[in-house]
Amino acid sequence: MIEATLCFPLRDGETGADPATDADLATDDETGREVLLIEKRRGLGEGWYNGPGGKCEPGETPRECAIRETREEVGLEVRDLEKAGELRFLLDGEAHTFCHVYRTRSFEGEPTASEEAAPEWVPVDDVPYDRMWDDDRLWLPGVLEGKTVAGEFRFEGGTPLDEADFVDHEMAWDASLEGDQDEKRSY
Ligand SMILES: COc1nc(N)nc2c1ncn2[C@H]1C[C@H](O)[C@@H](COP(=O)(O)OP(=O)(O)OP(=O)(O)O)O1
Repeated sequence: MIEATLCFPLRDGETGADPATDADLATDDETGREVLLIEKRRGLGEGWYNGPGGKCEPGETPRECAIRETREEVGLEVRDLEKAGELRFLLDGEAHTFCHVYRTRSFEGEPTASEEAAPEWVPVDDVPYDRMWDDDRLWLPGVLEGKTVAGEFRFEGGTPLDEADFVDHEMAWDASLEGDQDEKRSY
């Protein structure tokens, strides 16, 4: 089974309003948060949006993998990753990928495109689920709200995984994730 990671950097977004003239109109609703997504340029999920991430290398912890992949794909140095999910993807009844999901508000640098990924800050209320893996609309909204998820997602139709059909799933929120005792932060 492949062990992989996803990392979702979060920041406070722009209001879109001119603070000099529209200050009295600004509300909390207008100060939306944003998540850094990538448009995958090659490999599994090519052409779809996802978080930065990829396969773990031998000897590497998932957390180290998420940090490395985010650096390689978009040039961002992420820190203080909070474990947000553990997702098991099955293809035709066989374990295919175990994916560790992280989020963070702590990072340095400006997202920059690479051969593998084109980064984009997206309002958390406007995530393009119609251009993502079918399972994402089930678990990513909760992860972006600060919840913790454990899930199993079943695909059928043969390899590659990104051409198979998503058939069903089981999911538990506020799951305690193995091997991750990080302090919870407020998102
Ligand atoms: C099945 O549903 C999935 N949903 C989501 N959101 N993400 C998924 C799903 N299945 C796999 N993934 C993620 C896990 C990884 O982050 C990437 C795939 O990474 P890739 O195979 O491209 O791994 P890399 O190490 O970056 O690639 P190279 O071998 O080209 O270096 O998708």
